[in-house]
Formats: sequence, C-alpha cells, structure tokens
Amino acid sequence: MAISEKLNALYKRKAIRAIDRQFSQFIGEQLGDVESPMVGWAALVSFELGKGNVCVDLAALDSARLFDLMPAESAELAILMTPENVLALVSGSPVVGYGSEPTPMVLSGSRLYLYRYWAAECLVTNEITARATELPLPMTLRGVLDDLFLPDMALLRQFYSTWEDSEKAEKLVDFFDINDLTQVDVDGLKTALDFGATDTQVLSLVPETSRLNWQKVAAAVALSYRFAVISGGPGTGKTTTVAKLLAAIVSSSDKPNGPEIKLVAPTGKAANRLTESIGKAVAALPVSNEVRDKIPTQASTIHRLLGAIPNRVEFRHHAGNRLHLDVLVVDEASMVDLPMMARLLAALPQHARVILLGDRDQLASVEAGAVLGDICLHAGSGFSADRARTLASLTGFRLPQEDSVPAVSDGVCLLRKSYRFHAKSGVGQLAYAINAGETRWVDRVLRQGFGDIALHDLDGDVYGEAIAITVNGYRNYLAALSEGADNRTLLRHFSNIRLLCALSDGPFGVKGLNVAIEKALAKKGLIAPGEEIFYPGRPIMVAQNDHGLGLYNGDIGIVVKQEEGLRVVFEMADGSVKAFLPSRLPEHQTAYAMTIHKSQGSEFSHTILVLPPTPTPVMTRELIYTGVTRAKDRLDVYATRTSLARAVKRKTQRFSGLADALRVH
Ligand SMILES: Nc1ncnc2c1ncn2[C@@H]1O[C@H](COP(=O)(O)OP(=O)(O)OP(=O)(O)O)[C@@H](O)[C@H]1O
Repeated sequence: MAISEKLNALYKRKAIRAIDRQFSQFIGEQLGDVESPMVGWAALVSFELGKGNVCVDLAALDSARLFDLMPAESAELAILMTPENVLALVSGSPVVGYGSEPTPMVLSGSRLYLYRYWAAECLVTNEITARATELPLPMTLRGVLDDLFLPDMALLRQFYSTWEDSEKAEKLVDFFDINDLTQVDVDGLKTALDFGATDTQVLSLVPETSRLNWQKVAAAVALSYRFAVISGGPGTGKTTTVAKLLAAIVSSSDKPNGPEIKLVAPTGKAANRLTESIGKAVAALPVSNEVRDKIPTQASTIHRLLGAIPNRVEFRHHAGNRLHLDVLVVDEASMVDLPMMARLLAALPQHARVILLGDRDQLASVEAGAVLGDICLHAGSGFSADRARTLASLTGFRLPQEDSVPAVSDGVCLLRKSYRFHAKSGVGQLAYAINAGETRWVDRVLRQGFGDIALHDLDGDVYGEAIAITVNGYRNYLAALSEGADNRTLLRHFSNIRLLCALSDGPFGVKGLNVAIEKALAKKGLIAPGEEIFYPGRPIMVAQNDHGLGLYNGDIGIVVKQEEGLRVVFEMADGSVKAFLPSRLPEHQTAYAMTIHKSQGSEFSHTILVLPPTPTPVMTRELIYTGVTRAKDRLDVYATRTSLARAVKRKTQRFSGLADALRVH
C-alpha cells in the first residue's frame, strides 16, 4: 500500500484527524511527490500536535508505535516512512528548514516542528530568558516583607487553646514553619504561650533563621526577578501570597499612582474565581488603604487583555502594539498553551514583570504544550548561590542552595503546604499520594476511613448510585430555581456540586452521564424537559469562544425563565451576570456532568468523579490529580481500584523543546 492510501485509511477509521491528512497532502503537493516518506512524517508531526506534543523528537521515536498503532500496523508504515533514515531524509527535504526562513516544518536538533510552533517556542524561550534576571531592590523591602508575612499570632492563640497538650509541639513547629529545631526551644515556646507571653516575646523565641516559610520565599522570588512562577497545589496560598507580593510591589514603587498591574486567567471562570479570591485576600492585607487601593482586584481573561477582535484570530495587542502594563499576573497558568503564551509574552512591554501562578502537577493545556510544567521542570529544592543570598537578605531565612541551577529556575518557587486541606483531610492526602505516583499509598488513603472521601468500587454495579448521588446533590440548586432565587444565587448553588468524568463518549462519558442524570432528574420531577432542548434549570457549557458575546469555551450558564421568555444566564469575566437568548449561544452542551479537562480552573464543594472501568490512554496521573483536587469538601470516586491504580502510574509526557531550551540559557 502507498503512503497516501495508508493515511487515507487511517483517516477513514478516525485513527488520525482530517487536518493531519490535509497537512500531509499539502506537503506531498509542495514536494511534487504525494508518496514521499516526508508525507508520512508531516502527518505524524500534525498527529502528535493533536495529542499536545509540540514536536516529534526523531531521536526518541518509537517506530513500533507510529501514530499509536499496534506494532504490526506500525511496521507496515515504517517500511514506507523509513525511520532508520529519518534524520537524513528530513534534514535534506525542501519542506524542512532551520527557522532562518519560513518553511512548513523546522528541524531543531532532532526535533521536528511545524513552523508556527517552533516560532512560538523560540519566542517563549527568548521572552522568558530575557526576563530571568534579578531586579534592583530598595533596602526597605525586607521590612515590608517581614510585616506582610508576620505569623498570624491571633490565629495561633485561637487554635492553641483547642490543641491537645501532646500535639502542641508538633503543631507549633508546623505553624511557625520551623525547619531547624536546634535553634528553637519548643518547650520554652509552649511555656511562653501557656503563661500569656506577649506576641513579641513569643516571636523572639522563633528566630527567622530557624524558619522557612515558602510563601514569603515565593514573594521574595517574584519581587526580585522579572519572570517568576509560583506553583502549588490547591489551597497552598498562591492567591494570598500574590496579594502580599503586589502590596510589596506597590509599596516599593516610585510611580505616584502605583505600577500598572493586570490580573488575567485563561478562562472566564478562572478569571471570576481570581477576582473573588484576590478581592478577599487584598481586603485582609495588613496594609494602609493607600497601598490597598492601588492593588487591582478585577481579573480578566487573557483574550480580553490582548483585545480579541470578533471573527479574527489576531489580537489588538501584539509585538507591534504592546500592552501598557508594568506587572502581569497570570493565574491557572497550567492551562495556557504554547501559542497563547507566545502571544501574551510578545505583547508585553520589555520592562514588564511576569508572575505565573498555577499547579505544575495538573493536566497540561488542552492545546499543544505544557509551558508551566516545562518551566518548572528543573526547579528543585534549591537556588543558585547568588539567588539564595538575595532571597536570604529579603526573608531572613536560610535557603537551600544547589549547583548549576538554570537562570529560569531561580525565578520558580514551589509552595508545599496546603492551608485549605487540613493535614488529616482525605482529599489532601489522596492528592499527595496520587502526585507521588504511589498506588499503595493511594489505596491506603482510600481504605483509611476519612470522612470526606469515599471510593465506590465499580466492580459492584454502582453506576446507578453515582447518578442517584448526583441527582441528590442538585436538589438544592433546583429547589432554589423553583423558589425563584436570583440568577447569581442560582449560579452559586449550581457550582456547589459536579459530576466529573474522564471521557466524552460512552456510558462513562460526559454524554451518557448527562442523559442519565437528566432522565433521573425528570423522573423525580425536579426538572421538566418535555420535548424542549432548553428548559428552566438546564445547565449549559459553552464549547467555543465567542469574543463578541464575551462567552468562552468552558463557561457555564443556566437556563432560566424570565418575563420575556427563556434566557441563559452566565457570570461574566467582570463578575456581572448577563442573560443571553438561547438562539444566540455559540456551540454548547448540557453540563450536569463535565469532563475533568473542562473542570480545570473550577472547584466544587462536592465532586463526584466517575472513571471508566476499562483502561483508556486518557486516564493519567495528571487527570486523576486534577479531578480529585476540584473537591473542596467532599469527594466520591466511582472507579475500580485497578483502573485507578493504572492511571496513577501513567504520568503524561508531552514532547517539546522548551524545557531543554530554558535549561541551557
Ligand atoms: N499563611 C497562611 N496562614 C493561614 N491561612 C492561609 C495562609 N495562606 C493561605 N491561607 C488560607 O488558605 C486558603 C487558601 O489560600 P489561597 O486561596 O491563597 O490558595 P490558592 O493556592 O490560591 O488556592 P487555589 O488552589 O484555590 O487557587 C484561604 O482560605 C487562605 O486564607
């Protein structure tokens, strides 16, 4: 069989995408040889891009699994594509260049890219490395940071009286983040608290050199570097830290109105959450109103900041028309794909500081790249000697040092302690165990009898139970709807609970589960869908960006009955609630159940996670971790132990050249 015929056959049975075949055909036409082995390599680069891989590393090819085919079929293709000669073939091809002039594909070392992705990767590398340098700092900053990160003694005293005597020592060490016990007399500390010592007296017993509070370190890292990343799991205090960091930036700015600070997130939902949480964190800051008033609390989407133009792919702001800002904070940065990160960085003025917030262990962006993960890859437990000195002078802590730390890693700080999940909470423990890839630990946590998590083993048929528990969870929301609650309250109620799944299709996929939940709700008389697609209470998820309407892929709305008729109400990125005619909505779907991918950037008090019993390649450690960490108070997992264990073992690897490029700079 010829290569074009083989690719057609793969396309027909949906083993490759239409765009993969089209790109390969285009390459065939450019070469004047539709059966050239290059046609196969072009299809492969495009195919891998569809899986999120920015490039194909020709030196690390698994030629027994080309296009993820089984070995026998892959071997047939290998005869046509000649992987043994691929480097010579690719480097001599007129459709492949080295980036100096536009060619459809680019070879960089042994990595083969589509030109656009290679260019995006170079841009991101250059913009980051140009900013991976220390900033000059005013001497007063140490005092500002000390004040902002002073241990909350009122909180300590409140807890202290409730602690058992036997646990006080351990809890004090944790509260003060003491990491060098040789410097602290913990019994003396207890006695001081027991006998009513003042805050100053208590604090004098815990010198800064004995402590290591990573939030303060993170603020110092971002204060002193033009490109910084603060990565941490849920509730580790990213927002709290960034609020304090912004207060320090504002306090040290010599601009009369303060620096121009912008807060963005990749989706409307995430922007809303950031607006809400940063608002609370800024309100609680121990700073003057003069400082507080200069810290923005309104976040927008990246699209909005860049100035999306309806029906156009370009934005108003780009390298030729840069944004006016001094500090950019990007929340949920793990969701930002490589092309979007390139656009964002290209549009920044050169002097601008960038602070990325996110969780490097979460699922990578839906589109290609794993920018946050790549940036954090080489960040370990220490800083270069010079950086450790700067950070020590800013925080008073002793910081771990490492040899040969790449410049970019000196701007990365990992937050390790969760303030939301009690150390004894099941969700927190489960998230740790999953991240560690330790299946036995995962199993132990699930069997330990935590009150906030339960595994319902699908070996017994508990599918119906998953539906029933979800239906029950939506009762409050639907009761509020029938009582005529206002739209904002309804949206809040709806966001308290969600069923999350791994797949789109099949009974365990989002479509099957939505139908099952809808039927069960109707049977209980909680909704009345009748013949209508739109009925009051139907939750809707937008599946396509519509810049004109300000609705974005993943935004969730609810159908409500208003005087004028049925409308779908959404909370917009600016926090307002807006109603749309159902007929005006972009592509959308029902949202009682949603995929874990789409749930990124959201959290629900009660999360119900339904995973298919049969193995599928989408079930990865990052997927399970992301699903589990959406739960704020309660998590019900419906899965088999084997499928869960297999997923926890499967860590995703996305191919790109970014981590390597950042390491060598
Ligand atoms: N140092 C701290 N001491 C006590 N409580 C803290 C501290 N830092 C954060 N918190 C509390 O922990 C909770 C989570 O903090 P925050 O929202 O800043 O975390 P986050 O990492 O931004 O969370 P998310 O994963 O939701 O984005 C908040 O209630 C916050 O007040």
